[in-house]
Amino acid sequence: MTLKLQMLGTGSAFAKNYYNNNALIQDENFTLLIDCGVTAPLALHQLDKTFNDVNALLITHIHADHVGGMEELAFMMKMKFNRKLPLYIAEALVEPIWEHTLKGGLYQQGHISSLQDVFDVYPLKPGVKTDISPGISVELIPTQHIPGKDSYSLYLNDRIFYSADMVFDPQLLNELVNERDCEVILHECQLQGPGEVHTTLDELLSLPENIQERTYLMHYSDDVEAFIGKTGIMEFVEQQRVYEL
Ligand SMILES: O=c1ccn([C@@H]2O[C@@H]3COP(=O)(O)O[C@H]3[C@H]2O)c(=O)[nH]1
Ligand SMILES: [Zn+2]
Ligand SMILES: [Zn+2]
Repeated sequence: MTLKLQMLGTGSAFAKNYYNNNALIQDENFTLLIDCGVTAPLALHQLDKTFNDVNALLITHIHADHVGGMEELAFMMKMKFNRKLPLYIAEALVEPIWEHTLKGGLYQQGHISSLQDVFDVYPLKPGVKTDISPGISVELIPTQHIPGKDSYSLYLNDRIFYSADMVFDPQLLNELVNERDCEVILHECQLQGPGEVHTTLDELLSLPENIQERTYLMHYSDDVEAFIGKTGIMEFVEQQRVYEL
């Protein structure tokens, strides 16, 4: 079964010409939002959508370009749409996302005192495949990003790899393609400078051709146009465009 992918944004954390790297994944009757950054409410609005058009939220890690829109989402769902959205998130992030990110804005005495008061929380175990809808499954793959910060890339429907922010991991990409029949790789891409906490374009260009041919680049900076034609056989994902995967 094919899935539809529409990126709300394809920008890096500090991009200004592109919205945050957040995605809508759709099967026939279900829309999953992957990450909900600061720009997600406006990016959805630009597509004539609201959070009420989303059936569930899946979070990769706690950085503002991935979770900064969750306070607005939670308030909108509670106050305007009167329902809780299912939230799929690694079990290790359940407590930190409430205590360190959301509690300050969402807490209301007698009304909201936990993550479960505003979301239907589904804690995910890394390495365990979970059905989110009849047509969408996810397995979390822990990947390295910032030392001491848990970050999880996604393996969707046993065939689509969606990188969280991560440092280059060629061994993982090799294993996914050559041993797990991965068909599509949506990978974050830092265009310039040393990777440090991200994967660089130069690193991705060092991958074997059979990996590059299925790799699409996202989470890029505002200078992306200078790199068109310099990505080998890999293509940039365009925000708002609908792709069939
Ligand atoms: O050790 C660090 C920590 C952070 N940063 C920047 O902060 C950003 C946070 O969001 P991001 O993960 O999309 O991208 C990160 C980088 O741009 C960095 O360059 N080095
Ligand atoms: Zn990011
Ligand atoms: Zn990050």
